[in-house]
Amino acid sequence: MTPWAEAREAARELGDRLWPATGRPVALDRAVGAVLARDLTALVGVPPFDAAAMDGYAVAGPGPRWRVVGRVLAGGRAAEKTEGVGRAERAEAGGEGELPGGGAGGLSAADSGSHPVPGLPTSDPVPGPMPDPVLRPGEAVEIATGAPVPAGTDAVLPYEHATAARGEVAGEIALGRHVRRAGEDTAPGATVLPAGSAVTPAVVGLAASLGHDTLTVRRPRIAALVTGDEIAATGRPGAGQVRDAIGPMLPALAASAGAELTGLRHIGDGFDTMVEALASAAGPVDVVVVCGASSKGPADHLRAALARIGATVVVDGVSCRPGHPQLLAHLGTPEDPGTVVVGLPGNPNAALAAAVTLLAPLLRAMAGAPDPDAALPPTIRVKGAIRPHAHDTRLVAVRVMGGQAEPVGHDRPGSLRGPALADAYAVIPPGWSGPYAPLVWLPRG
Ligand SMILES: Nc1nc2c(c(=O)[nH]1)N[C@H]1C(S)=C(S)[C@@H](COP(=O)(O)OP(=O)(O)OC[C@H]3O[C@@H](n4cnc5c(N)ncnc54)[C@H](O)[C@@H]3O)O[C@H]1N2
Ligand code: MOO
Repeated sequence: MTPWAEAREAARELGDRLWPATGRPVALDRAVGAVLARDLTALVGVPPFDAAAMDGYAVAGPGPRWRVVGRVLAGGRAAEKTEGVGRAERAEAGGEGELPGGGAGGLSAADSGSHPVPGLPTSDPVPGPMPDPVLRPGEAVEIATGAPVPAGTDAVLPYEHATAARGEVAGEIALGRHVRRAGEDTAPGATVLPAGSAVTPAVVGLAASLGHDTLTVRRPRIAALVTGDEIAATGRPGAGQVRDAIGPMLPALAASAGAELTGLRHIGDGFDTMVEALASAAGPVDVVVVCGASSKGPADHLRAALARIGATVVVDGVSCRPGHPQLLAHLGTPEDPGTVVVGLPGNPNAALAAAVTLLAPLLRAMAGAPDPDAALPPTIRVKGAIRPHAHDTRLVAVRVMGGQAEPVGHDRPGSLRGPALADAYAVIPPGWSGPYAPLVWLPRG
């Protein structure tokens, strides 16, 4: 029997050794909350091309007047100017007036003399990337924020600072102003976040802007075997049957520790069944959770089956109540531990206690997930009388209110009623005389 705190430490230590195996690509919308297994690098630069930062005119040459020769929309849609010189002329009351800088005037919108930029289409807007137009000194194209600026662009003149009329636009520019240069925020190939970073919504958005569809995150995969001839998977249990109360907890228990339950199988009692189920579950996952069969009864084959398949048992029972028959083993070598097996006792509250003791610390270490208990004070006052166990740590379901913990009762090994009412387990060491004890939060999902 391993002491409770030591057992948790052993689980964490094993998880730390195993995490490199847990990196896997996950779709962006499922990656939030996980931790990056690899550095995040830019598949494309940001911006990916030279782009306008303002709606207005891309201009070539110092100005202060330019001939408007076309229009470019975001996405590279290029449109020949078909009416007037664009929005500035329509928006500005003075659009009909003389252009600053001694505008020539005289040209009507219809005969503005605009000519196609080389490569720019001359008919209606066409979809697709802009076919590499070049702006010559003295020319301008009307441009939308985010649209690729033509080669030769010296600046973008925002509508607000432009006066446009008769096919021309005028204004003051500073060289390079309002043009976002390709890669000026992030160069292609740059590392933008190190492995170990938490994936937040902003990280997911950033990854998308860098061209990623998936992120490689630390997300251990778990398969569960729920054992027992008497266990009913659904509905009201029949005579002599017990409804499975552990399987339904496992997806959330896994997720709250940064892992994913990928399969759950109900199996009957039987040594051969256990050996076959362990061997076939282990292949594709990082962790196999076995519920029940952990004790000393005639149908409790977990330890014998592990011995048969050559597993190494790391924690063989934990001196805590409930949950003492729980177990931690692995199927590989000390250098390469391979798939881990966690045995949760069949009594549901014992299974939950074991999940908090061995499973969650193991998974959090594998997933790089934070320990929710880290923010707790070292101990908290426990109200009421609790009888300590003679030699085991007791895990007592408590509600936490006003900085104190109050036992909720109903927390026998076979009952989840207490934990369902509770926020945490108070960790009561053998020989405890109160009133202060550490807490461990119950997973909340
Ligand atoms: N001679 C001894 N007997 C037992 C000991 C012991 O030290 N010596 N320990 C007891 C403790 S403590 C626990 S906890 C249980 C652990 O038993 P197992 O892990 O072998 O589980 P089972 O025997 O299959 O079942 C025990 C109990 O739990 C019910 N059960 C099982 N699975 C589920 C499930 N998925 N959902 C709901 N209930 C479940 C099962 O019907 C039994 O009532 O061993 C004690 N015995
Ligand atoms: O300790 Mo068992 O694990 O209490 O029901």
